[in-house]
Amino acid sequence: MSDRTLYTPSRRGKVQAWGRSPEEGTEKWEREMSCGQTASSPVPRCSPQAAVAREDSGGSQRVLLRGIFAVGKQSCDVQLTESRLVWRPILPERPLGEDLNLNHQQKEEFLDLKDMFAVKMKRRCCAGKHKGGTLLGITIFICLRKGHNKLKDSAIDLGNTSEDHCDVWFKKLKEILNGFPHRPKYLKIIINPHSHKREATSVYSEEVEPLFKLADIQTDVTITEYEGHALCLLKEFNLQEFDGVVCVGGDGFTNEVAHGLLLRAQLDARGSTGSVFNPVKASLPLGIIPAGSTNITAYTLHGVKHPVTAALHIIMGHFQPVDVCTFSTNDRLLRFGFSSMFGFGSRALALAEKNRWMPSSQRRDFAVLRTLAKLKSENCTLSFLTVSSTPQVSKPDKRKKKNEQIHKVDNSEQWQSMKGNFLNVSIMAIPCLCSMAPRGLAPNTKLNDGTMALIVVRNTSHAEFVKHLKRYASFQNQFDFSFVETYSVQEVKLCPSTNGVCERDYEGGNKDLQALSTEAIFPWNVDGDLMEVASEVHIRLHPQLINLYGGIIEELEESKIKCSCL
Ligand SMILES: Nc1ncnc2c1ncn2[C@@H]1O[C@H](COP(=O)(O)OP(=O)(O)OP(=O)(O)O)[C@@H](O)[C@H]1O
Repeated sequence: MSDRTLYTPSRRGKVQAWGRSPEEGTEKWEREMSCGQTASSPVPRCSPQAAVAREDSGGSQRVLLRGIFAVGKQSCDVQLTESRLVWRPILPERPLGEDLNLNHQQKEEFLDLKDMFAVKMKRRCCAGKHKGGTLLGITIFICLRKGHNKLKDSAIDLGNTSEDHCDVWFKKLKEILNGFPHRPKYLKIIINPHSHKREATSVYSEEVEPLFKLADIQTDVTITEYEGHALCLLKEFNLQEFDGVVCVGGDGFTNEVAHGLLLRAQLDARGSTGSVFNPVKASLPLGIIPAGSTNITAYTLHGVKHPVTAALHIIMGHFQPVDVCTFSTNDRLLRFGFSSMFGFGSRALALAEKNRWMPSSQRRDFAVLRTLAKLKSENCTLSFLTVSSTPQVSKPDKRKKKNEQIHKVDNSEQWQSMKGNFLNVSIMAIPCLCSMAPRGLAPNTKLNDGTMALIVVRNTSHAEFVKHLKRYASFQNQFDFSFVETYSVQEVKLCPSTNGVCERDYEGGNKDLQALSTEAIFPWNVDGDLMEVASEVHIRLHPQLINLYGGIIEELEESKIKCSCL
């Protein structure tokens, strides 16, 4: 309809748009009202009998309620249909001969009810009283897009001082709100108070909790006391009464919570965590509030590191199934995770962990620079099951050594293997977006496309490797190097060699085998968390194993943040 416009708070100055903290906003709003500063202009009254369901003459939408409210400074004819709230200013009748076109300038505005996440009765705050106060109308809280993947909360006031009238509207709006499927009512919140600069607790209490309260979401909050606390909790806690779990922290903590949820699902389904198996899906969706020094999983889900956006996705019940990997060794499950790196990425993490006393950003830069300075390749054997049998090699590498050639192994046609020296091997089930890699560390996979990206960086010069790393921040193809190969895979087995011997290949005596497993422990970077394993690691993809709160994100622009240390 040409004369209808979607409500946006920026276009309508008065219609209240709240600031950072809605809770703070409520208090302020009540205080302002008690001083009589923002009272709506003439507040019309309307009897509840006027509120009847009837067919909208202008469209097919059934009108559920119709009444008069003050919106901004104008009295408006407001209609509630099954999917929208529509309002049009009521204009005084003009004497004949006056410009009739003026009427057309008063456009109808609307908001989609699917964007609404809370409704409250608005009352004038009385000094000393916490409850009650003169009724001013109804406030509807909505979730709006705020450019580049960000969401923000906003509010619209419908002014009317009739208790009966507002009560009818309030109940109907509440009924509509309660009818949205997937919106959580009760959440288990787990906070890592040590994330980044120890701000996870304040991020939750200042930016997230007020929104959950506004949306009438009940919460049960645990602030972890030690590493592994979240895992213990998730293994034993009665999760049945919850609609979802929310973790507040960085990537390492997200991994611990996702792992805990998935482990719990296996325990519930079969009484053990099992070995290599077909895992069952996590029973509850997981929300991730970014508050860590690295927030790649949250960034990949939301396209931005913004706790309010993450909270609003949870409130609105936006979630999607996401692929997960299992990491196992000798048929024993090590953990669940979304992404992993072996080589440069894991060595840098291991060095950063050794220097935990440093502030987190310095620690990361220091570790990257030191690992680059001592750049070293890993000799290992890689076997992988490709999705299509054709490898997506970026360019044929004429310098490839004989023992690095791809050749088919095992009985299956699709299993391939390569042996050689690799600077880094990434195995990622999700694209792993971050501010420094806006297209992702693995743009060749999606959140739930049933494939993992295997990115193999062969041995090359220091300068060429840095060039490859720098490409992640740009829109140039970071894989367009002769020493980089990418594959879409479903399984990977990576066996590091010690003195050229891979444990899997070893057929010697026990003594040497013992030496092999005790002396050489290899670091893995699993979702930013350090995992140390001596033997072959088997990584399998499990499509859509967990639901994560988050929306469909827009493509990001080229990174403006360059890595400070490269
Ligand atoms: N109360 C706690 N005390 C110490 N460590 C904890 C606690 N709760 C969780 N952890 C662990 O802290 C690790 C890092 O947490 P998280 O990922 O939230 O922070 P980060 O700032 O992104 O990471 P990092 O400190 O590694 O840079 C996780 O492995 C998590 O298991």
